[in-house]
Amino acid sequence: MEVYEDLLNWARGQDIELHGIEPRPLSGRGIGVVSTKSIKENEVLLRVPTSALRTAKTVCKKVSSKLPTGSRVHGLLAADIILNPSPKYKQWNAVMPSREDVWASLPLTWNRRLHELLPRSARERLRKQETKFERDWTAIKQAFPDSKISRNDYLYAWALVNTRTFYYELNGNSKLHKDDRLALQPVADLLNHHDSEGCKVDFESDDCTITSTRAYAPGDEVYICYGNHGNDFLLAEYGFVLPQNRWDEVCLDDAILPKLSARQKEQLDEVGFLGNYMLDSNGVCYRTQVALRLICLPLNEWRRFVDGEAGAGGGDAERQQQEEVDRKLVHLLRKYQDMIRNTVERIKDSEVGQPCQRDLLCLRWTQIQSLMEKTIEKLDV
Ligand SMILES: C[S@@+](CC[C@H](N)C(=O)[O-])C[C@H]1O[C@@H](n2cnc3c(N)ncnc32)[C@H](O)[C@@H]1O
Repeated sequence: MEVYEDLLNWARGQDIELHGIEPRPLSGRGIGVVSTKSIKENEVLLRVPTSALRTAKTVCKKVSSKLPTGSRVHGLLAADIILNPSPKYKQWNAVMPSREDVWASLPLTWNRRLHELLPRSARERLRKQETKFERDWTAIKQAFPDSKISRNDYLYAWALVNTRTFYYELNGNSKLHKDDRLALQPVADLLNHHDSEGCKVDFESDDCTITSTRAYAPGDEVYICYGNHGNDFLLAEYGFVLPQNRWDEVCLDDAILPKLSARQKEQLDEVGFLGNYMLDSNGVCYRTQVALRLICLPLNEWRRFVDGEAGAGGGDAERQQQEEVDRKLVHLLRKYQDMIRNTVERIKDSEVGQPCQRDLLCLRWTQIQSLMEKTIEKLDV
């Protein structure tokens, strides 16, 4: 297709090298990168010179000079995209997802009534994003009071930066705030995410290289890994979930916190174990074990567990306590599953937002249900 050819011609002009890969539209994933030949492990597939990156340093002076000193690079890059539509980036911009695509998938752009129907971890991430976005948008309005840029124009650019920047660590930028070591990277920003078979990404002072970590047959999709993220994170930050995700986890706070008295919450807070109760494919985390023990064991037994003394006596007593804790967990998970079923019904009955947004929400809740079901089966109490 013409846009891809234009992008590749433009990329060559920027000294970007592609070896045995090309961008291609892929069902349900926008554009992705596929191999055009057999590739072996440890081959450099893409080289992007540092000069082709968009960073805080490349933001047009007319834009950056008006924004407060100390503005974060995320806000600056978004401002540059929307306020400095330089022809320099025409071919790159032409392959960015459309506003409709971004609006369909990214919760930050959804109707707020749908936000309430997100799982807790995704909702909490979203709150943080909203705070950052509002801070950046306020700065733009103040710096460019006469600009015709609307909130949604800026939100679109901000969302592109959110979903497409690379985090990079170099000697030259080690003094920068962690949030400012971000760069937009042409062609590399077309690589989709995989939880376990991503290519190696290396930033050096001259370039960034993407190297295969396994063999590929022609036509295989080539991925990178955006990080060890669960699906709530991916949903909130990138607008998609993986069908299988080894890093997936569920926050059980909505199942456990309501079962704690005010006094029990204080006690957990005193020892640093209030909230953030997580479940993954290996079971519940230690924090959850602590909270469940407070609910179902005598206080002195709970204290022994928190102080690391439980187990000294060993044997049957320990096993019985663990069984009691597991029974409690299964009971709470079942109750939480009922709540989830209600949430899914509410989403299905709702006409808020777009059908694809509601489908994505339902899919996520279904994944959570199945992770909990597997845990219940494993506990077998
Ligand atoms: C860095 S871009 C990757 C290129 C993107 N697919 C495009 O069309 O430009 C990140 C976005 O790609 C999509 N994406 C990445 N990995 C995905 C995956 N495994 N499944 C579905 N969508 C994915 C999400 O929309 C995400 O916000």
